[in-house]
Amino acid sequence: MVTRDELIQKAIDIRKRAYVPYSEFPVGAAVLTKSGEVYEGVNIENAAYPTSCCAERVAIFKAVADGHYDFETLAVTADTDRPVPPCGSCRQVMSEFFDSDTVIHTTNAKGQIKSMTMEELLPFSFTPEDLNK
Ligand SMILES: O=c1ccn([C@H]2C[C@H](O)[C@@H](CO)O2)c(=O)[nH]1
Ligand SMILES: [Zn+2]
Repeated sequence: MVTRDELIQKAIDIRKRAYVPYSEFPVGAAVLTKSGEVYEGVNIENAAYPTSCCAERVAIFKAVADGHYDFETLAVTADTDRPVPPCGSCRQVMSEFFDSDTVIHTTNAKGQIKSMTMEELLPFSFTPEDLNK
């Protein structure tokens, strides 16, 4: 199982692959599955701007497409003044797959790390349980 710092380093390393011709704001993410695999993601933008996808969701969607639905933790990094806050869409996608006590590590190029639980990141979120299936 990779350590927190190894996962953060994978997010830092993958960030160079971001496809960001419009924002020029590269983001890297790495998610660790409960079975120990790491999936990395970068933000991928599009000339039709809203079609773009954040690094966190790319990492999670790659893992899900490979059959992983349970996650230990996620790390995300960008060159921001504070540890980069995941956007609302990514928080909602995380809440679908992460337990409320799953810890997410947000970081930046200065080496600052802010770790918080899924519940802290998106309190009172709409979850699959709310569908009463
Ligand atoms: O946590 C974040 C915040 C932003 N972005 C992307 C979306 C867009 O491509 C660019 C600027 O918002 O950064 C991410 O990938 N993750
Ligand atoms: Zn996002």
